[in-house]
Amino acid sequence: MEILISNWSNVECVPKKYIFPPERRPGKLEFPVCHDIPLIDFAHNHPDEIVQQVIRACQEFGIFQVINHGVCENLMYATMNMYKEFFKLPSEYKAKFYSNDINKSCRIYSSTFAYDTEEFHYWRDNFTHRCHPLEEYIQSWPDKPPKYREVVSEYSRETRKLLYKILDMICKGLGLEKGYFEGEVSKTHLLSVNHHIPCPNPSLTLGMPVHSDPNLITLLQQCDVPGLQILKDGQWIGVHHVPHSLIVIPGIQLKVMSNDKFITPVHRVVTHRLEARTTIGVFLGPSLEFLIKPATALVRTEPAEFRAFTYPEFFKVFNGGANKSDAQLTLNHFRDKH
Ligand SMILES: O=C(O)CCC(=O)C(=O)O
Ligand SMILES: [Fe+2]
Repeated sequence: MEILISNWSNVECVPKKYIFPPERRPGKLEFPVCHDIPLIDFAHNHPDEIVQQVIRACQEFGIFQVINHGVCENLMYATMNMYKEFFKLPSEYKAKFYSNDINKSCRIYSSTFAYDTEEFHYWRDNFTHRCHPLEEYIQSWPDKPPKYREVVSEYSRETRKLLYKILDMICKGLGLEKGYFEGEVSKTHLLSVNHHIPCPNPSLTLGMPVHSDPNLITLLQQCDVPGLQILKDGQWIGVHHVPHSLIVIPGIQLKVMSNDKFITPVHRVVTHRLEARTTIGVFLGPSLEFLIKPATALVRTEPAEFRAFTYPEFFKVFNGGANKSDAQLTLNHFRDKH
């Protein structure tokens, strides 16, 4: 069978390989939608108040949405359309980018990078590429749909600017020097797009594994088809879509650098019976050499909750057998036992 689900047509039932065992299925289709997820307006509040709202959200919810964030609505719309069109391109064109090698700077794959060995497949295609420095990577990007490189480079620049603005708010709120999260700690800049075709029975399968983001910080643009859920107080709840908003998710490394003050939310994606769903994620993460540890300014006055480690060291534990991408289990491994 075709690996990429975006090449499938007339899907009438969920193929066996996509049917999860009962205990891992989403089961019921109606999930409570949470309207308590902090919604922060970046334009109509005092800057100090916005910083407080961001810090509170990172500490209490670990996920928040921003509006009036400065990324132009037309650009968001154009980029989303670009990706909807990209996934509709002929299979021969997309095949040029197919790879399960995570070191490849531009690639499309389906389910997870472990497609060949995994027991069950997730109902998604993913297209990921590196974005910074732009001159280094732009040639590896697709040249279709027309204007792809033009639109997506503008989008990467604008969303990157916003992420650094948020990181500087976090610096201010935590009492770290401005620019603390610039350089090696956020050197890896990826754009990662999920695409799910309509699924005949969403109760049987998942669009993305249960996970916490392993990077520093994530920005997510949703479309109007729901699917993202976070685990809150032991319950899965749907994240409602606010038009023109962007979602911010603190990654595991930000939790470590905040010396365990922040929450990195556990989340997953469920599929939709009638409509295709596309989301655009922008991920900043450390370089392979950077030593990740609680911020120096924080551990002058309080004990460090984690020992220092590199990103490759982290992934060895995170992807290791029993941990199954579980942030808590992985972090226990690096936790300093005072
Ligand atoms: O597609 C979504 O809504 C979530 C994506 C996500 O969690 C991720 O790419 O890490
Ligand atoms: Fe995620």
